[in-house]
Amino acid sequence: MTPNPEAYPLSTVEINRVALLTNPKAGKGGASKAAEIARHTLTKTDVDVVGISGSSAEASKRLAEEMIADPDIDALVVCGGDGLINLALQAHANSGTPMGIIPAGTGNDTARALGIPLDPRRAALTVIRGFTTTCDLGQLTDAEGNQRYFMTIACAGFDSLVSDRANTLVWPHGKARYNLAMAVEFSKFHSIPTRITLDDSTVIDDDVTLCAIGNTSTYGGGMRVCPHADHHDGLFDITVIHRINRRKAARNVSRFFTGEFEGFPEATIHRAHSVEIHMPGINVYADGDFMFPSPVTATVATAAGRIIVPRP
Ligand SMILES: Nc1ncnc2c1ncn2[C@@H]1O[C@H](COP(=O)(O)OP(=O)(O)OP(=O)(O)O)[C@@H](O)[C@H]1O
Repeated sequence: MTPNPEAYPLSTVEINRVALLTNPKAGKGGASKAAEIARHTLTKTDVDVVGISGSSAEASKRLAEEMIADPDIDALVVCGGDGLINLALQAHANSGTPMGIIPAGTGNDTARALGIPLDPRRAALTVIRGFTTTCDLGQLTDAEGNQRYFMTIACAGFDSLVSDRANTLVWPHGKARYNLAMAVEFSKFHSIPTRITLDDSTVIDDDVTLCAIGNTSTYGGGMRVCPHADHHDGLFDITVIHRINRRKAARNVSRFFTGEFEGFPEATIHRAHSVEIHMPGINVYADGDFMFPSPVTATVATAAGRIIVPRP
């Protein structure tokens, strides 16, 4: 969908000085190389680059806050995966400071959603051109009132059990760790008694395998779990996979990757500006990272993001 320019303003900013925040751990260590290519491309066109990298996730978050507060920085450019973008979003949301992205993670679902080139040189050229779009973000609130923004998809259920499991494994690394966690959790595949409340008062009280709240359409490196989600419409697309037989889930796993599960009686898709999930004992993840234990409320933060993207 083409965004309505009044609700989602477009603009071009002059890029003279950027902060380049790199997560050295992203993309199995490949982010440092991507950052070097981006820095070279930026400096070649006389863009002044302030290179920063935290010693931990928390330190990176603080650096992002400092750079966004600095009036001499034209854009905060993040070089890493969706997790690093999520860290930076906490300072970026509603700040008006443009965010550039050099994709260097394993999944890069934010970059895919925004049409940002996955090649670091081309992504840096996009930053130099300074064309920005505003876009929706998701905002999660837990039972204690703690809040976190997200860009792509917040999920609870089978996928968050797989992430919990992957986080307990010290071996293997990368995608293999995730695949092993998936195999372990699949052997214990079950649905969870859940209550989902939408802002139009619809209540879904059912055994649920998975609930994905999409600001954008994919997670896990292109899995189209919320196939029609649009970050320019002020609404989430919420995919609920109700109780499903393990054999049927295994037979159709490729359809969950391609988004071709519509028409399955076990799958329903809803649209809402705000949604509350109660899934007892289950953690909620977003942008690939742990956010909060359930219950959480997710609300669309309309046009709260301002991202540098290729000119359409
Ligand atoms: N120094 C650091 N700076 C930023 N993040 C860090 C740092 N050390 C560890 N992390 C953690 O690494 C997590 C994953 O990083 P990131 O998403 O950038 O890479 P990835 O996991 O390879 O990519 P993807 O999320 O696309 O799979 C972040 O969410 C963050 O919590």
